[in-house]
Amino acid sequence: MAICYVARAKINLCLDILGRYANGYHEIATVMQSLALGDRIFLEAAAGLTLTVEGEPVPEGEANLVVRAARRLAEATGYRGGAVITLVKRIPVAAGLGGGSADAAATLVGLNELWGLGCDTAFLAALGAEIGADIPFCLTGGTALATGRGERIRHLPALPELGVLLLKPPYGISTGEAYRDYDLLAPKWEPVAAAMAAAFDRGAWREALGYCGNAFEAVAFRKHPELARLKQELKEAGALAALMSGSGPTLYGLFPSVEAASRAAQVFSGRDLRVIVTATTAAGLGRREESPLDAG
Ligand SMILES: C[C@@](CO)(OP(=O)(O)O)[C@H](O)COP(=O)(O)OP(=O)(O)OC[C@H]1O[C@@H](n2ccc(N)nc2=O)[C@H](O)[C@@H]1O
Ligand SMILES: Nc1ncnc2c1ncn2[C@@H]1O[C@H](COP(=O)(O)OP(=O)(O)O)[C@@H](O)[C@H]1O
Repeated sequence: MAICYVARAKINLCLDILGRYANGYHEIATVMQSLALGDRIFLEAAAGLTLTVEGEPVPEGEANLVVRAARRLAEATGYRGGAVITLVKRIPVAAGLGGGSADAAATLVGLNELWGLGCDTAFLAALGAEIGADIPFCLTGGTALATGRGERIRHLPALPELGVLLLKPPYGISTGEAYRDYDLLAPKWEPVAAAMAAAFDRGAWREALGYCGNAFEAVAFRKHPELARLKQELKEAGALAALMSGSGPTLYGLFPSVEAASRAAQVFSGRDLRVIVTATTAAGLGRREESPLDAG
């Protein structure tokens, strides 16, 4: 019997780039928010480790973050068994939605349960951070301020459920390349994350959304001017806030309800875009009673 986890996508409600560490990584401050949209990961105990991917095309072998997370967990704990893993990939790839990090986090939590390892979240977060800076956030999800390389997490009072309209252009952006392009362009940036987090702390989420801003937008909008136009169209379609997520290129609009987001989605139909309607959620990594056949 396989166990199933939902690995949720994230958006960045704001993202400051504050500096650069000696190892080349960047110091950031970002408020991350989990979405209902998620991949499904099915795990079953086995002697060796195998991964099958359905849905969005991602590498199936050692390059997959699921396999990297599984190998690292086995190595760190000395566990000798394996697992048969099926990844049902729904989150667009290289989109700024953190799908690979979510899958890695779900793998760590799922295998910890399946293999009966008893590792705590802090241990899994430290392992995860070795693989990707966003993985510690994905272990718990919800609404959180992430600092350092993005691996230091402070949970914030949850954003209420809002409708989310995602617009994903027909190309991806590599995260590493986006940070390199940022260094070359070095746009002027006024940090917003601390103010946004303080507003969340006061329970003033509407005020918090007034601080939406992303340091990567200047870089991405210069390379892809149509992204700036799409952001403007999201605002004209009634979004409470519109922004690019992470290193891009996905743009999102936040709407008062899923119904309002669905209505706004009609404006963007028939174009060379992936249009996805989803919602913000306070739920973190979700354990589901589901078989691979249910996942669609
Ligand atoms: C930009 C953000 C915002 O949430 O997300 P995405 O847009 O990728 O979803 C994150 O910082 C992405 O974190 P993550 O996707 O885990 O990045 P990693 O795998 O750790 O790093 C990929 C590459 O990005 C660069 N990198 C990443 C994080 C960071 N704080 N500084 C960096 O310079 C490094 O060159 C690294 O080799
Ligand atoms: N399980 C996975 N899901 C998505 N991408 C993966 C996965 N494993 C490895 N990758 C690779 O990681 C890169 C970034 O993926 P992703 O996490 O979707 O980006 P982003 O953080 O920008 O949303 C892609 O080039 C992809 O090939």
